[in-house]
Amino acid sequence: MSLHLNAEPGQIAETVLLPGDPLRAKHIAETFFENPVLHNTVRGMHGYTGTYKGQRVSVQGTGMGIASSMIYVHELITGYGCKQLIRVGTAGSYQAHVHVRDIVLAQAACTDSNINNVRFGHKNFAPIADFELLLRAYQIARERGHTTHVGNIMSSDTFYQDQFEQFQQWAQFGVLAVEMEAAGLYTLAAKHGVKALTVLTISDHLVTHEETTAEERQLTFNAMIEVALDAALGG
Ligand SMILES: O=P(O)(O)O[C@H]1O[C@H](CO)[C@@H](O)[C@H]1O
Ligand SMILES: O=c1cc[nH]c(=O)[nH]1
Repeated sequence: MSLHLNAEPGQIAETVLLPGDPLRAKHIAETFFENPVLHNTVRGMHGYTGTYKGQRVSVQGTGMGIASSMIYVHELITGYGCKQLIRVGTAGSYQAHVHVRDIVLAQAACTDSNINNVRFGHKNFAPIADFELLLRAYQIARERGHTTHVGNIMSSDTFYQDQFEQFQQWAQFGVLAVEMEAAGLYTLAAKHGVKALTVLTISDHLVTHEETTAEERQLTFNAMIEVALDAALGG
């Protein structure tokens, strides 16, 4: 047990998928896991453990933003010994060639959060993905014919920005998309010597304002989950 997770010791698998939305955790467990068991109910932030192709795996909602998600990542690593943490989330595209429904694998994550300014005394730390997880996810996604981009993303503390156009500077420097958690996940993975990856589906577009239907998003989302599970569990 930890402050925000009421799973029993040993109840959470070493590999954990991390969606922001706790109802997405429920969907993942019910759709992809064999024999899912609900292991967390604190704050309604659902977490489940089951098996996928015979291997133990968990999924835990993290809430939105670096602040919330780092609480769960910290407790999963230090309280339950989790070793592979894969965020599965939605993102807004910064680039005309990165379309809605595409998959983005976050090789690294910039941030406007202050977490690492505080930690490293205003020197920069570059939060990066685990290379082997990234490579496996890329190979699997390409084999399955999913349009997949690998590169830098932005983990922002704010969803609604006062100066919307500021994203263009990040876009000019090649940043592919914006979400709100990866930089915190990659920082804690580095601190504790565990593996992390962020797999994203583009849900909206800051340049072209493209949109998808809920049904389309669900289908593409399921593709992303299977890429994440097979990359983590060697499928
Ligand atoms: O779809 P999830 O995983 O929640 O991720 C994205 O969606 C939320 C914002 O709507 C933020 O958490 C952002 O990172
Ligand atoms: O953080 C996010 C997630 C999806 N789309 C966005 O524009 N931002």
